Amino acid sequence: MTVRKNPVLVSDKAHAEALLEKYDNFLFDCDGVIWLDEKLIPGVLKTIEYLESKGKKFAFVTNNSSKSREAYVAKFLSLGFKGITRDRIFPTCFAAVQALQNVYNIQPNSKVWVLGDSGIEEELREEGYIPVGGTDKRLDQPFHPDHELLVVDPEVAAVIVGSTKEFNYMRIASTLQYLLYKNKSIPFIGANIDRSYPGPNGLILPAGGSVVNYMHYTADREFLNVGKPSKVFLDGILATHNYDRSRTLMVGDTLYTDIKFGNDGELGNGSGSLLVLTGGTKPNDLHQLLSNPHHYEGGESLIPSYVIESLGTLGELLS
Ligand SMILES: C[C@H](OP(=O)(O)O)C(=O)O
Ligand SMILES: [Mg+2]
Repeated sequence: MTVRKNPVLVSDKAHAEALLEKYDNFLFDCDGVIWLDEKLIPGVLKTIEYLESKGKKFAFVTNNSSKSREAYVAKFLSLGFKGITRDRIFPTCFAAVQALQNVYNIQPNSKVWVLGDSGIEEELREEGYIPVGGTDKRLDQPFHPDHELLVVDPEVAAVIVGSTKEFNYMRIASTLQYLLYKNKSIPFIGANIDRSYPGPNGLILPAGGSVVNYMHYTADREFLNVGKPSKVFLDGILATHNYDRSRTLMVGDTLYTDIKFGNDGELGNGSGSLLVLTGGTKPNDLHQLLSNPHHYEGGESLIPSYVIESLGTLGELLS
């Protein structure tokens, strides 16, 4: 077991320059690091432009499956980012489709039942799969036991569950039919395990992990988590861009997803995780973890290597 030291607080220029010296590649979480829903976190754009001017490489890794890579490109553009191409963006709707191919060997043209927003549907279509369920308007109707979508389509080969703002009884009930079908044998892919995510105005909002876990509970079956902290997800990202693991830093706001992802993935030779305090984790959460890590599932793997006030602070310290 790795014994982790307390995190280094990045609070002056020397600390910030040491980070720059140590890492060539930066993986940025999105909710709570880059933005709070539609609001950019102050200073983030400047920091990323600065890193880019120093020849640093970066990618965005989000457990939020509500948007496809294409839709995230548009979001980055609308927030003032320039030149963010889709190969730099790794949302879990994309990871879920990769799992269909690489883990379950499900062939294109297969139907896949979705409980989630359009991101999953768009990524599925792109790889030739046929999404069913998802944003189908018929699922907006009140529950009725004779509803046509409660009858299982035997051609459905897998179920993907992720973030959605359209969580209603028809969607839960129809998804359950697929999870129970054929003795619970249809693959069940969960886009993430996040309980909540930080929204604007200090709001904490339910995240996709709560949807996935609702289905896990009612169907009484396990799911494959394709999002952070999955090592398969990380290895795929590093391989896509040829990033050297030992020179890569994960920047995130959530201990049990982002920080664990960087730590379990041995980024930066075991010290490749940076926590920002602009999202779901507050200083008191960190103090509690440090005083008794074994009280937490994941224990010391949740302890970040570094902490900084915000990603914007990094740019301020450097410039
Ligand atoms: C919280 C998470 O998004 P991320 O922080 O990974 O961008 C999610 O929305 O489920
Ligand atoms: Mg986050």
